[in-house]
Amino acid sequence: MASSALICDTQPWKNLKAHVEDIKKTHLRDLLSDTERCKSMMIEFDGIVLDYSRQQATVDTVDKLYNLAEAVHLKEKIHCMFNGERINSTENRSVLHVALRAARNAVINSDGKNVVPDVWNVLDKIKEFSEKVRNGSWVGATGKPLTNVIAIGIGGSFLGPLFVHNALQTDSEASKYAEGRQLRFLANVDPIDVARNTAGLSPETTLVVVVSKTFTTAETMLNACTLRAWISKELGPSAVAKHMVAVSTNLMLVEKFGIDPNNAFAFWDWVGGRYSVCSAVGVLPLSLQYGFSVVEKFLKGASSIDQHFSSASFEKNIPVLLGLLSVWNVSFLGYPARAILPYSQALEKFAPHIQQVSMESNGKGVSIDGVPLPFETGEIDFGEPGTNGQHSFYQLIHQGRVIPCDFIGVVKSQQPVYLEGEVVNNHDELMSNFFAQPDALAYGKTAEQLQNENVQQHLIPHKTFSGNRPSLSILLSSLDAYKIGQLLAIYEHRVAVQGFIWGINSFDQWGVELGKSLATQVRKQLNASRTKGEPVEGFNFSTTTILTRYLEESSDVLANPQTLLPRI
Ligand SMILES: O=P(O)(O)OC[C@H]1O[C@H](O)[C@H](O)[C@@H](O)[C@@H]1O
Repeated sequence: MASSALICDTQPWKNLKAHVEDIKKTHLRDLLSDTERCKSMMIEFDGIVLDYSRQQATVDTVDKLYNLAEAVHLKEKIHCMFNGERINSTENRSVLHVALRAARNAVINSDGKNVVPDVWNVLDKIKEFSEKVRNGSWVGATGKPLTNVIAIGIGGSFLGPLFVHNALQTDSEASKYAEGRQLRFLANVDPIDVARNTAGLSPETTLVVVVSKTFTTAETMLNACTLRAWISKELGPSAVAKHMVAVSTNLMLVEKFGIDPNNAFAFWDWVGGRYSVCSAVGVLPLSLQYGFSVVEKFLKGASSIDQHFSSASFEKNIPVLLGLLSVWNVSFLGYPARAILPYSQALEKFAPHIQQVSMESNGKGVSIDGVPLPFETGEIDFGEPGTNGQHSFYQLIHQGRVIPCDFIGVVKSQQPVYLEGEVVNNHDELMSNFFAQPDALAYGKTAEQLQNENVQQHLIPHKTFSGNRPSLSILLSSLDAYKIGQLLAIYEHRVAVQGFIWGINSFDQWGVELGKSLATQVRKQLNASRTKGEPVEGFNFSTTTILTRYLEESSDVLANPQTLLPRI
């Protein structure tokens, strides 16, 4: 396939389009009765089982998807990514988040330079710094140990670290290392988020980590200024040096902000924001909370999947299969959404993180060469841990729209509990649902079954489940730092596979720019109206009216703020 050709013009794509009719004729109920088929749709790697037998797919479908992968030279594309080629062409950057978790002796080149030693220099620096903070040899301005960390950052500089922190919180090993420490995340520019994240903390015992790839993101910079003022109000401006550190690719701006570059932890432009949790973005706050050794295990887990992804054949390759199946669901079966449903409360923030990784990567309208796409890319990702979601939005998934689901389960709970006298423990209870839901979706319940159960006639339509609703199940042997790293990398690479197949650039995000520049215009107007009383001008009727009302009604609140921080 020539680089500028669209995937939808290839024969493998057309073959899959033609194949849809065949698949729609077969109910999942029948597909699941074919044991040989099901056997071939269950693969395993390093403590992770993937069962995709509840996809609306046959062995033939999967073969056709492999042909699609061949048509886009998927193997070569993966190879180019791992070899530091500038596959993010609109930003002229390589995409090397895999280098962030490579072994110390690995060689991964970007522009002819091995980047792994730079990665490990920063990791070593994080290890040293986090140990000093944790063992009390780095103390605050008044000599007190810094037991609390507030990580300021948004988007990719927030969601990944938050997910991993949440997942580690109840891991028995990681939580031991976190005793007596707190890690909080300040993302939103909303002053409420500042209030909530500083509540109960004293600047004396708090270390603030400003995390921003660009060090220009408006929300993060304002929050950084606010917390700098919070520290300096109580401890004086000189305390900032002991209480604020930074993670960024832009060390010049870090210094300009007033943070000593020695206390800055670098990463590089070949790390996309949403792919940055394995850089200092995640490694620093997480090492401060759990110690570097725990975070190293997380990196090793991600690296195990990197090796699997780059070397396993497509038939055994978990991220490749997941990516191909998502393309099948979106582009051929026409399902626009995907639910991510971990049956583990520790994975509470997994769906929000993957939502960004996936939707910011693959929600694109043109090919990598700028050609408008005649098909949709990306999907609407959302999710909640089971069983909570079952009592919320599953109704729609069972009887309303068809939404392919990812069920993620864990064999060994992080926190097993057993009620005396009960045979089924609490984790078994949770997992009963993990096993039941995919079958409920696949098989449904027919009117005939309901009649046999003597259900009242008028209720039969309401109690009928059409079934034939696709899902896949991922079973993890446990949920420790290593497994969390694996899970992260599986989803990162799945998203890349989808982008490679669709022929888009999954590594840029121009779609977030327009709103940002319009906000600048509004900010200017607010400033002019508040300081010089200038009327609202240059906006449409709707914005002018509502903005004017906002200015009028907020003037008294702003005249008497709850907290006034010094400008420093
Ligand atoms: O890390 P930063 O430069 O502060 O960027 C934070 C976030 O903001 C941007 O708008 C992008 O949409 C995200 O991909 C990015 O992660």
